[in-house]
Amino acid sequence: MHPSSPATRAVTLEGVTRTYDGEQPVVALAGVDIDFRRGTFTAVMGPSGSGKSTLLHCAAGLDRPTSGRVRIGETDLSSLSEKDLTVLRRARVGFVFQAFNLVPALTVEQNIMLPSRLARSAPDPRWVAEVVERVGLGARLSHRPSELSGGQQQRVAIARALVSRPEVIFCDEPTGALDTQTAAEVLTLLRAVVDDAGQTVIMVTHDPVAASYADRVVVLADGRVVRDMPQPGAARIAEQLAHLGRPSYAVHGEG
Ligand SMILES: Nc1ncnc2c1ncn2[C@@H]1O[C@H](COP(=O)(O)OP(=O)(O)OP(=O)(O)O)[C@@H](O)[C@H]1O
Repeated sequence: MHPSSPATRAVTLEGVTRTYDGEQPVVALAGVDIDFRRGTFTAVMGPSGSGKSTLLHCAAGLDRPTSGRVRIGETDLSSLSEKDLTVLRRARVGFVFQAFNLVPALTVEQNIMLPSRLARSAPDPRWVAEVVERVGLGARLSHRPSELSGGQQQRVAIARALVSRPEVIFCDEPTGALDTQTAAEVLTLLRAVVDDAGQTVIMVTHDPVAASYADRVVVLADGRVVRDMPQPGAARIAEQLAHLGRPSYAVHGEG
């Protein structure tokens, strides 16, 4: 990877540690230095407990590091109050989770528009129409989430994340609840929002096939980055993860 200039960095972590106090203190992140360039799709992988979710939460301003610095664009998150952090998350960051996190009582359209309503912003209607078109939900706008398939619900969540034109979209196991075919559709959509809309996507996943849609695969172990691979392909990802002592990462359906 070429070092990126500040202007091209969507997210930067410098010396980020996160420890949890308690009877047995846990070091979830043990000094992570990494940056994510604008317009790229990165998969974050690693064994259970290696710090993936903690990394995502610190990078997205959902959690504060114990030490070190996180920047979204040029903004140092440690300089922000809780209130300003909330404003930043609403305006500049999008989230897609395994469980979709849609509001059951709201229609598809209302769910998509909810973050803008909370941020009291009015997105350009042409952009909203384009997002709806891009995720293929034009005919479903008045439906409730319970009337949609899992893949359609995840597409609503992606549209909801896109509508405020966030600088970066964080995804935590976005295909974890989907079958293989539906997962492929959702990953193709994420790939397209990076390629066509220049979005930045950072996705935690356990699945080497999902990670193979990314431009870059970063592997964590014990709170540190232990691999950083450009476009490795599912077989190489599975091989590298197996080296970390997790043979259960075998890629199904690949020779
Ligand atoms: N609130 C907490 N209190 C104490 N320890 C925590 C807390 N949250 C996470 N941890 C610990 O921090 C470490 C990293 O957790 P994290 O959830 O980031 O891992 P992960 O790689 O996302 O795991 P998984 O793949 O199982 O979701 C783990 O050892 C976990 O037990």
